Amino acid sequence: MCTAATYKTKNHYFGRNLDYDFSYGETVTITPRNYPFRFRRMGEIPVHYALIGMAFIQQDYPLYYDATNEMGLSMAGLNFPGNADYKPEDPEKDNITPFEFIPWILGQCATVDEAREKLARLSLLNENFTPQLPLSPLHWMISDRNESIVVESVKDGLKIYDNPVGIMTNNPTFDFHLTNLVNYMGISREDPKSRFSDQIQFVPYGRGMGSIGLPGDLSSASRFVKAAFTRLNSFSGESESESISQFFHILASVAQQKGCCQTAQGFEYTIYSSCCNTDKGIYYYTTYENSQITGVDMHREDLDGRNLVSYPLIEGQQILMQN
Ligand SMILES: C[C@H](CCC(=O)NCCS(=O)(=O)O)[C@H]1CC[C@H]2[C@@H]3CC[C@@H]4C[C@H](O)CC[C@]4(C)[C@H]3C[C@H](O)[C@]12C
Repeated sequence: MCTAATYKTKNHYFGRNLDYDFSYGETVTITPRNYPFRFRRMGEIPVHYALIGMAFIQQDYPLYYDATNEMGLSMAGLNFPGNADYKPEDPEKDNITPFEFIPWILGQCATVDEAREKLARLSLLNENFTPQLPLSPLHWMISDRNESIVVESVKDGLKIYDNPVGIMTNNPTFDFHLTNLVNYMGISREDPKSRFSDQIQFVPYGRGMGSIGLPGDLSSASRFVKAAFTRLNSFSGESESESISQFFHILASVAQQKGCCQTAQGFEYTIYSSCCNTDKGIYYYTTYENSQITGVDMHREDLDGRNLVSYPLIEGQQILMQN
């Protein structure tokens, strides 16, 4: 399970929880402008926007899970098993494999509108990275500082949804989550006003009762609702510290603690949480065992370089002893 989110104060922020039962050994990865992006069917793009994000590097290729480019356009891939359907080569379309999708869009587009133009010609090609690394069933959120969309390649073709909520999780398809949200329209940040019946008087006995009914379970549908409520009601100062604190609290509202969700291989847990200041190109993260926020600033690297820059995650608690 995963959850992605956007947030805006003075700056714009984009990030996600990566929930899974094992880690591939991903690192914070910067792709500079002159690293040649080679596409399976679309040739080479020798010069492009620089990217920062979380990636698993294989054969000197950045397999991005989520990333932001130097123009502030961001994208995250989330699990979409059973619904993701990738296509054979289509001679009429730009054929891009799912693992090339983030480089293709973020390498060339500055805004969601520009991404929409690319998407109109796009087909997600059913071709593995290697036999050992087959395609993952994913769907994606793409955001700039003004809007978000969701891209789903399903049996029926490529679907693009506007995402007015700024949140994304996993299955089922995105339209379900928007409809499901309506079931929770009675929930409020304010004290509830009883509409139960005019024959009985109710007085709230404590705070937070306006949000009774907000789901707290770990399912994808419930995480969508919980994160949407938290994000849409979020209130914070404009400073970097207040903004990223609030962002990590939004993600924490749907984080997964080891032990609560069993899988075939172990337990699903929040491997990392990320928050990118998309205006400044700073990628912040925490890991399951490192609650200290660590940051990597793309502009401190040579963005005109040719080689990937990779920062291994700092894991394990960084405890500040006060005495
Ligand atoms: C597992 C993660 C999704 C977590 C999630 O949503 N868990 C919910 C489970 S559930 O839905 O609740 O059951 C996803 C998110 C991004 C993915 C990588 C994207 C690049 C690359 C693409 C290649 O093609 C295959 C390997 C590759 C490294 C991918 C591995 C893996 O697939 C990653 C990490």
